[in-house]
Amino acid sequence: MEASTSTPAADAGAGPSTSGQTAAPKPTVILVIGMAGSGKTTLIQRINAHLHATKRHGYIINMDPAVASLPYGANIDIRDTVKYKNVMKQYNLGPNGGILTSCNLFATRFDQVIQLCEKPRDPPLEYIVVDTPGQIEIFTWSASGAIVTELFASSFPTLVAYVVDTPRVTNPQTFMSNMLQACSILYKTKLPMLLLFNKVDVARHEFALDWMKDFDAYTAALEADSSYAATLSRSLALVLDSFYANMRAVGVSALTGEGMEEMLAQVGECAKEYKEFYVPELEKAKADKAAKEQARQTTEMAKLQADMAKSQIGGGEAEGQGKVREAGPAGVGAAGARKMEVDEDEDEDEAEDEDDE
Ligand SMILES: Nc1nc2c(ncn2[C@@H]2O[C@H](COP(=O)(O)OP(=O)(O)OP(=O)(O)O)[C@@H](O)[C@H]2O)c(=O)[nH]1
Repeated sequence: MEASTSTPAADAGAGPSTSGQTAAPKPTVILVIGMAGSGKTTLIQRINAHLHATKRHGYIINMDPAVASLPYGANIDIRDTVKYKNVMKQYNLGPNGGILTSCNLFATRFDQVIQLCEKPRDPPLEYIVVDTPGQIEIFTWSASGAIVTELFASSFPTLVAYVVDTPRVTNPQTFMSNMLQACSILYKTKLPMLLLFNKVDVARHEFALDWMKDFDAYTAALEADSSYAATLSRSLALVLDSFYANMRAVGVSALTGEGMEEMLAQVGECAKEYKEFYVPELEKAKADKAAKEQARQTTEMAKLQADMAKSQIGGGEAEGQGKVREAGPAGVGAAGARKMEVDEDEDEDEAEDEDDE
């Protein structure tokens, strides 16, 4: 299929430049997150191939330091910056500690990654796709994951694509643990989320959509199971009702390429949602931070004045304390003002010399 180069996702990030001209649309960042083996890396390979085939411009970043080989050519690869095995040896860490520390080390340089992503290109990038470590918690519940997510989200329209291994979640309890994971990531990042039910070539995903829409359908699937875990899953399904309500979900197959266009259309919708909801939140957070800083400065100043009043320094003008004056007349710099002072002093000296004579 031939696709136009302007997509909803790309348009969502467009904005006026400081020069008044319309700036190039910003690419949409897709953070691909999912449990180990859900098919993240294979899916990114498929997305990459699909973008090439449809003449869209993508940029791929690998954030998994422990992956042995990649089936796609990454534009930025964490393994070029941090050698995970060396980190393990150097800090005497196990595999997970090694991955976590490597991600943390990489996060300290992430401003450089953002700069590379922001570099103007012709034609401009439309998508930045980010592969994350297989151990989901290493990215989602670590300092580095938070830094990377926030840096992306404050620079580009960003969404989380949560990959689900569809054949594995046909078990209602496994489904529940996946949904809880996705839900916690949604509330932590507050970014738009897209559920990608992968491997639909093996098991169709419609049952999962049913479970999300219909509580009775989900409880019916659990009916035969009277274990404590099943009872818990039933109760949790009620709690997740509001999570399911506005969730976007697409069935895809990294193997056959099914669902790629629908996925990109939903990515576009997520980018719009980012603009509509996340950007105002971001602006509000910035304004709150500035207001807090202003309040802190005011309190500090009041405290300083109170301390000075207590020690009777602030009552009148202290010796050597004068009014704050602007240096020199307009157009005369500090050096000029200094020169004027020197000249005046010289004049005074000359007058004194004359008096002496
Ligand atoms: N049938 C089928 N197999 C798939 C699909 N996507 C991935 N796989 C297989 O699932 C296995 C895991 O895929 P990966 O892409 O390595 O999964 P991952 O989530 O990146 O794995 P980690 O990095 O270990 O978390 C591989 O054997 C893939 O070939 C799919 O759409 N259909």
